[in-house]
Amino acid sequence: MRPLPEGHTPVAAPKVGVLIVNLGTPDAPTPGAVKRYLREFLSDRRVVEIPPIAWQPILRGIILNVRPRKSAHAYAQVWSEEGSPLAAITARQAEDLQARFGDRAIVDHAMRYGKPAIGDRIAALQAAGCDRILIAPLYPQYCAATTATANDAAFAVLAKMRWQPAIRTLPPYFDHPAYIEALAASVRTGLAALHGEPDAILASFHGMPARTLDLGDPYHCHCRKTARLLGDALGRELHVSFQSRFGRARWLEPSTEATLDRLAGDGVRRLAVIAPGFSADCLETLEELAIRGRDRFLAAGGESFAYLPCLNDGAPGMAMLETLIGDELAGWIDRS
Ligand SMILES: C=CC1=C(C)c2cc3[nH]c(cc4nc(cc5[nH]c(cc1n2)c(C)c5CCC(=O)O)C(CCC(=O)O)=C4C)c(C)c3C=C
Ligand SMILES: [Fe+2]
Ligand SMILES: [Fe+2]
Repeated sequence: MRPLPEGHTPVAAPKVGVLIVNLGTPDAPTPGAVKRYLREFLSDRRVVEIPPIAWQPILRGIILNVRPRKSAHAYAQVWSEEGSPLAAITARQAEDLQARFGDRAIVDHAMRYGKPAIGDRIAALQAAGCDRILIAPLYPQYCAATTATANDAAFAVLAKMRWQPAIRTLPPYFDHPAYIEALAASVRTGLAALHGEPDAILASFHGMPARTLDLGDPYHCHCRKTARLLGDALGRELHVSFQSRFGRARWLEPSTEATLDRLAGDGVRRLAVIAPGFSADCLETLEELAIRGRDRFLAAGGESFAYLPCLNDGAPGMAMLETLIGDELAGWIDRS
């Protein structure tokens, strides 16, 4: 290498970190662990937009005394030897990405609520020498209650640093061709494994309070656009619904429960259900859709119900994340 002019010291090559972030999950399928998780999650003002003076008494006085037992029972039904499915799959996604990026980036994972904490993992990336970090919330559809709060948590950590790393955040990818194609490939594989074509496919997205749409959150539009593009790619219309209703406020319509009843009532006998808004299978897909959704559809007159898994750490989804993250690291890493 050509010697540097006098007075200049060589600068170490920049190290790039990638932190994939998902929602978080309890440490154990027990009422105590679920209570700790729900206390943190449901105290987030991005999630419940009621002033704390009104909300905290309801949360602490009612919800945290009733819900943990019920939710722990639900978690117990999907818990695996590796722990919570969401935690296990997110860890595997980070490992797979690390193998794909090799020594061009250090890939880690964190959870918005619980562990591994975003602050701890940013500190670990810095300790490993990363002075450029991509925060990648794995939510295809932007929502203030998910994407924004994950970024907020990262920025809150940075706000306390004297020497910050440079930061980029992964934009939502609800209409990215690589995402739509990965979903289409994974749905085609799922359908091919069934005995015969389903009469209908339902795309169930996590719900949100309806007022967030009026307030300008693009989540609803992002979900509808993903479903339209995926339907185009598959060459068939998808039904769309919103699941996981929480609380008494009006939520996005139509609800998944009502849609399962309606489809069965309209004569759909064989149904396939997908959850394109979840980058990893979790309580909401494995228990709410694959167990309770199935029971509901069959009770309403349906004959067969197939839940097709999320992209998880399968090849189509991981190749898609490699593309999206690689594009976002432009100028930071060598892509040749
Ligand atoms: C994928 C996007 C998600 C949005 C949008 C979202 C909004 C949202 N969620 C709640 C309340 C709960 N969600 C719960 C679980 C849960 N939610 C998401 C994703 C989104 N949530 C995931 C991936 C999970 C599963 C976590 C896991 O451990 O597997 C729960 C906890 C479970 C339960 O007790 O039912 C609650 C509560 C609100 C209020 C909200 C928006 C305002
Ligand atoms: Fe949720
Ligand atoms: Fe749920």
